[in-house]
Amino acid sequence: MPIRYLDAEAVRQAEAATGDLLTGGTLMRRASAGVAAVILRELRRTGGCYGRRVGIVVGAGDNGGDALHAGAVLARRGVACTAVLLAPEKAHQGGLAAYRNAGGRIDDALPEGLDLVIDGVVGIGGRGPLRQGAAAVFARLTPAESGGPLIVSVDLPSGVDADTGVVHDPAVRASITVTFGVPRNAHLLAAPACGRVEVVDIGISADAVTSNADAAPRLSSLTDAEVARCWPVPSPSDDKYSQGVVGVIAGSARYPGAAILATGAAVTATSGMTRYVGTAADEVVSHYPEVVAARTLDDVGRVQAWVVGPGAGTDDDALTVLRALLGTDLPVLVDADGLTVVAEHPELVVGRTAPTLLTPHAGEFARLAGAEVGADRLQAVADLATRWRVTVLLKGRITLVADPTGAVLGNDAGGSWAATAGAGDVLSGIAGALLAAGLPPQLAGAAAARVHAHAADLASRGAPIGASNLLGAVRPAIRDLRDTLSAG
Ligand SMILES: NC(=O)C1=CN([C@@H]2O[C@H](COP(=O)(O)OP(=O)(O)OC[C@H]3O[C@@H](n4cnc5c(N)ncnc54)[C@H](O)[C@@H]3O)[C@@H](O)[C@H]2O)[C@@H](O)CC1
Ligand SMILES: Nc1ncnc2c1ncn2[C@@H]1O[C@H](COP(=O)(O)OP(=O)(O)O)[C@@H](O)[C@H]1O
Ligand SMILES: [K+]
Repeated sequence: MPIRYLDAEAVRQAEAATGDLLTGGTLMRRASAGVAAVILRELRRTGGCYGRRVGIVVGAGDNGGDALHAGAVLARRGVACTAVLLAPEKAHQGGLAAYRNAGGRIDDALPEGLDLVIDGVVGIGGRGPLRQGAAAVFARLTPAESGGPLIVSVDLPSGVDADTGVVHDPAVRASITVTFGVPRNAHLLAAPACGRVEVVDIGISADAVTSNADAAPRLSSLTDAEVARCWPVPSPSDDKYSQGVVGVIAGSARYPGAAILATGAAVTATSGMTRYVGTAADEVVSHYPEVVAARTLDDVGRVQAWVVGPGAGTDDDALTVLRALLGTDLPVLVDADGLTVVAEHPELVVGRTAPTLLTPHAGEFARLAGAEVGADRLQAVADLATRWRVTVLLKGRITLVADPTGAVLGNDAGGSWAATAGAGDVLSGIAGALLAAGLPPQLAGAAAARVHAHAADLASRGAPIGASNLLGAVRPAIRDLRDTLSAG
């Protein structure tokens, strides 16, 4: 099963469905015990618990209650805790009593030399940026990467919107985020602000969420094993045609790079056959002799899916080619220049019944949708996919792939070295090869994004890369993912 993420409203439904567990305070006890357990593990890993110094920043709601209860557990273990109450009169009463009874200190400011700070300012009830009091406390801390305390956020880094993942300014930047039962949208959409996300079981389930399922975009992500399992593998009876032939229309004699990258990625991503059509045929074949190349659509053999657009131009010829391909009942992936043409002629794709995957970056998305992506990327991509009834993959650090029903698969690249010219051409080649192998467009896009991101990571190892380095690491990236199957 893909990992499901919930918005705040759905989290509250899932909590309410537990009845007495919520009203009797059991959920909060479990949640705070989970926060304390993660922190104790972290302190032990870095030298032990006794006498270590922990600061707690406490807001006005239940998020602050979680933090105070967790502080009580830590104080009982001999951790020296100091809490700052941002709104003393509204601080969670039960949490405060437990914390005081355990010997926890309260002060107006955090002391120097802390090992760790708990961010209990706001959770799913938070709106907008950190308010002044909280902002001032966090502004005084040395960042963890410069030797300052580790920051552990309760449920969410405060100042990050639970539903949209918008990172307001200012917001907390967490080293670790401990959440409860089911991850929230922000844990994927704002992954870089959350640090490592630990999900603590408190006895709630996403299955309890029923209403608003159609109103809000539904966000999930694939596990590595799911990506590995869907990757096409030739069977004993397969031949070069039976696995699905992908056709690539990209680049030009003058600009052959996009053609070489997209075609090379298609060659690398799956077994079988890759065809190329266009004026960069000679350059493509000199890089990849296994590609069967033609100069025009009339001369090309059959394919099971098309990739069209990277560096392919936006003139009348490009329009003619797109019209011809999108008029077939074959799966088609449209990228880059192809998207610019489609933005002028949406009728080419809107409501197309054959599998259709559009892969815009933010600028291309704005051209297609007629408006900027804006802060709520999840809603924006789901809106375009449902409006046009096609699958839309919005690129970036967090890739979002929306299907025509508004369900979205997200992928956090885990790093940003892939933000380099030509990386998108590689992505379209991988995803197109998966379409030709018969994967539905949303799965093809999300699985391609996962392998693409891992390839960037493997190629980079902390240093800049070009798109051809990324392409060179696609094969080891697939191998790593497939290895998780035999390891598990
Ligand atoms: N209800 C329950 O039994 C459970 C709740 N849990 C915790 O409760 C949290 C939700 O608690 P609440 O609904 O009380 O909401 P929060 O504690 O997340 O935030 C609401 C409070 O923060 C204030 N606030 C909102 N935006 C702010 C901002 N930008 N700056 C400063 N203050 C701001 C509000 O005025 C309100 O007082 C979850 O995130 C989780 O940590 C967990 O203990 C699990 C169980
Ligand atoms: N900040 C980022 N972090 C991680 N990956 C990114 C980031 N920005 C872009 N990418 C990825 O790099 C690729 C860039 O594609 P694109 O913008 O089409 O570039 P090009 O047209 O030069 O190939 C996409 O796969 C995208 O998801
Ligand atoms: K928080």
